[in-house]
Amino acid sequence: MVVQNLVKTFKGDVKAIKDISFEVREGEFFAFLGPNGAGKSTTIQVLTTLLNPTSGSAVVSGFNVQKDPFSIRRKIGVALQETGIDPSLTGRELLHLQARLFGFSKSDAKKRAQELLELINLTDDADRKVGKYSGGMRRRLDLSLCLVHRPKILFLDEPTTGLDPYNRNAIWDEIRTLNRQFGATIFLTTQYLEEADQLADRISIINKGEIVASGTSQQLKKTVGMDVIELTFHQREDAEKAKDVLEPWMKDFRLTNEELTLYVDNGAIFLPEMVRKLDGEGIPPVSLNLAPPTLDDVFLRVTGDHLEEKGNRQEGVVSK
Ligand SMILES: Nc1ncnc2c1ncn2[C@@H]1O[C@H](COP(=O)(O)OP(=O)(O)OP(=O)(O)O)[C@@H](O)[C@H]1O
Repeated sequence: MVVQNLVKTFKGDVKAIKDISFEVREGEFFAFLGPNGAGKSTTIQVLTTLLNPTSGSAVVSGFNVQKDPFSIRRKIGVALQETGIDPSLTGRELLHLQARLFGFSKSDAKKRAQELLELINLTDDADRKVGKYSGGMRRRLDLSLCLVHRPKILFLDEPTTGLDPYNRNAIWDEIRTLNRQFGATIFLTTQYLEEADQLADRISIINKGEIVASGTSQQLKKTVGMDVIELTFHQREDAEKAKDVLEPWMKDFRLTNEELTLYVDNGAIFLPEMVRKLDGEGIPPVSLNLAPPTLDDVFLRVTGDHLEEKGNRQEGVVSK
């Protein structure tokens, strides 16, 4: 997949994608990470030939999205956020129907539906109406529907948004299997840091229509170039006081209720001195952790904002 200087502007001059370029290699697990409205779905819709770009080019599996959309459609599987699934059909019926639409004979369609039901662990519920499925079952079915014709490239638009941790993990397992065992190239969009971190070989972070950072999770975290110290106090007042006391040493901070996160150079060297200072002030922390940077720290550094919302947070860059 090769995307070059892609731009998509909607009516009313809404610039959903502003000149993005990236490549995804065959067999790679690639994640597009970004907050709501960043331009992730728009990018997927262009790559899957559902939307024409305003300018720039995108090539998928060797075919240009505008010149040869039908060749691309035969090669890809797509699970979008909004699907038009008929709730009055059963999971098995939908898979069967999808297989028939892809030209499978009746008996092959039946066989393929059964294989996929087994793959996504839906055999017990295969003959229930989809309208009665839970959110997690529905997402698993969405995933299986895009696999019917054995595509080698999968586009998954926020496949786990809104799911509980159990169902999220189940979907992660399925997607991992498709990538590792079947060698499928995966283009996944997500708002969840952990999802991109756990699954993807490579990540591009998108914000307000622009790619602001790209690389492996490790490479991205290295760009933060600072250590992160996480402190928890008995109460917020203590955390606020600690922030004031430690201000001369830190570069950035984040304060959420009774938790204080500090960004410092050479955390291991600073740590003993910090503990002595806090003790001296009568505000010893309840817990203390020297952590490597997270993708949220990466996002914070490149955009000045957090990717995942946390309530009641106070933060700032210490000006020096
Ligand atoms: N059909 C459309 N017409 C006008 N504006 C649109 C249209 N589709 C998307 N947008 C706008 O383009 C921007 C990017 O939207 P997009 O859906 O691509 O973001 P996203 O990263 O997928 O967000 P989410 O996580 O909420 O799905 C947003 O400002 C959105 O309001």
